[in-house]
Amino acid sequence: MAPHADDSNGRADGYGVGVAASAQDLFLVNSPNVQYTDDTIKTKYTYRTTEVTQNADGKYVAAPKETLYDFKVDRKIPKLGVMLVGWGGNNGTTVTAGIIANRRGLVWETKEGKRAANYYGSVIMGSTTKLGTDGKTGKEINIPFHDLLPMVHPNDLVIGGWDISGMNLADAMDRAKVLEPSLKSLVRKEMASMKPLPSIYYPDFIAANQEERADNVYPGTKASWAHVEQIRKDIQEFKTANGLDKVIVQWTANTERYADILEGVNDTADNLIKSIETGHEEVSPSTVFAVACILENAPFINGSPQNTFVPGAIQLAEKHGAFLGGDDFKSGQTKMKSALVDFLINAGIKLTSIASYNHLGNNDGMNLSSQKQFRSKEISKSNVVDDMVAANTVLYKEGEHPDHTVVIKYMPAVGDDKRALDEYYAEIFLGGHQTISIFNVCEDSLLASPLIIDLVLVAEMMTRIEWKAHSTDGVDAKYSGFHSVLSILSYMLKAPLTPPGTPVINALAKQRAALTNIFRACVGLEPENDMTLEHKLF
Ligand SMILES: NC(=O)c1ccc[n+]([C@@H]2O[C@H](COP(=O)([O-])OP(=O)(O)OC[C@H]3O[C@@H](n4cnc5c(N)ncnc54)[C@H](O)[C@@H]3O)[C@@H](O)[C@H]2O)c1
Ligand SMILES: O=P([O-])([O-])O[C@@H]1[C@@H](O)[C@H](O)[C@@H](O)[C@H](O)[C@@H]1O
Repeated sequence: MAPHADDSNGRADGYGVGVAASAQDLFLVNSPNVQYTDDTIKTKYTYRTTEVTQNADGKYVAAPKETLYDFKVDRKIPKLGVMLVGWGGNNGTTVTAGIIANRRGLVWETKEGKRAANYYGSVIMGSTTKLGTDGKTGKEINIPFHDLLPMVHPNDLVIGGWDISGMNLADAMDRAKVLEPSLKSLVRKEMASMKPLPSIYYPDFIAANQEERADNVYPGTKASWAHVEQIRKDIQEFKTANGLDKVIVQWTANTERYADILEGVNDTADNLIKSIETGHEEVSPSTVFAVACILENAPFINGSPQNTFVPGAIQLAEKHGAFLGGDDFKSGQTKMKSALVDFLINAGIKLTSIASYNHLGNNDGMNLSSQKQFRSKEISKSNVVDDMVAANTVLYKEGEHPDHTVVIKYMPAVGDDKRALDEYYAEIFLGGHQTISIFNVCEDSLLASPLIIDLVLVAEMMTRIEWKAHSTDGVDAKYSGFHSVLSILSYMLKAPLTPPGTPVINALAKQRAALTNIFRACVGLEPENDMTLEHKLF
């Protein structure tokens, strides 16, 4: 740890002006509510909200509410491993090549000239966040999002994983047809040395057209406890072999059909375990992976739309204090939708119809050409507007919502360069209409790969953040982690998983604000509110 100045004015509790900070920190917070030590950042945080009640006349009564929390951040950046389920797929090979290219600072030729490795499309590595305003000039000071908290750098990630296809990562990268040959040639040798572990394959859960690639599978075509134990062993061995402190597992394998939620089968943790032990047909490979990760205390993130996290899986995670995140990377068409619909509805424009077409020609598209797998995707792509519509009772009556259709067509010719065609149709002033038509060529894997990185970095950061209610009576409560379901990951996901009974927020701006302001709270900073009164009241 770099030497640091510690001028905390010798306060007994260590909180105070001018604090110990390490050279790695881009900034330090000068506050009586923030304490830096070599290992932790501790903050006393006042969470300010507005509580609304209704009086006898039915009138809303809004009252400011303050809740005091203590946050503690572990500053020690771990050696982190990422294990991808579906490692040999388009996303898996692309994100692996991307991290190698960034780690080695690669530059390669393209028809438009030289290109250098970057992390564009990653909110953590490619965007900035407002720290505050310059005390003298009033100028906004923005810092790289990655510097808000002591986060892992993606260049340091150790990558591994599983695939039902045994192809090495170099050949799988060729099969994916995502990257320029000039870049592939620079990473080929390293990628060729990478081979996915065998995986569990239950044919009924993914399209039959995937069978031909399933040459790297563990025995058994339905759930078994041996599968759970095998996956746990794989994680343990990966961790030991690479000298890792932690492992995060992410599903970027094919979209599965939905599993039926059945009482006595997957409705509780105990029933789910029993169902796996007895080989129940309704337990999917992704749920088996989730159970193994929960028991191994490896955060598990679902990048696909299926309902991996059946109630029993969530209950098991809560029981073990393990972290889950999902569902379905929000990469192109839906990310645009969650921003555009937020803008239109919050501008008082009455959206009445959304038509979303997808033409894609990659293996994902081939899997989604099967109705049951498409249905999983249709659900995650369709529900993304619900919260924004429900919040605007001026435009929409109870239960009223825009027509919304989602079509996905497998068009092999376009490969990974998915075409997203959208039409937004809205009512405007005095019976007018607005029609917005978008043609969006999304290079699917180049848009999804940075999200895989963001999900890993944020999920890992959350394993180093603890909280407790601030005690005012001297009785010190114990620190604990955030709820097992990491809804803070919502910005990267189409169908955000939230703790049972809590609301789902899909509006992109709100999701980013939640991520930003929770991280700000962990270093004792107020939420960003953009009021800039300092520029209005003078
Ligand atoms: N923009 C995007 O690419 C994007 C956005 C959102 C969601 N997704 C989802 O991410 C997933 C991966 O997308 P992709 O384009 O990489 O697909 P892909 O088909 O190229 O890769 C999926 C990989 O998973 C493997 N696989 C299937 N079942 C498996 C199992 N049980 N265990 C281990 N491996 C298994 C397949 O062999 C394949 O290599 C899909 O479910 C897709 O819907 C992708
Ligand atoms: O671009 P987006 O809507 O976020 O998400 C994509 C879909 O449009 C596409 O149909 C599907 O193949 C990809 O897996 C991804 O889900």
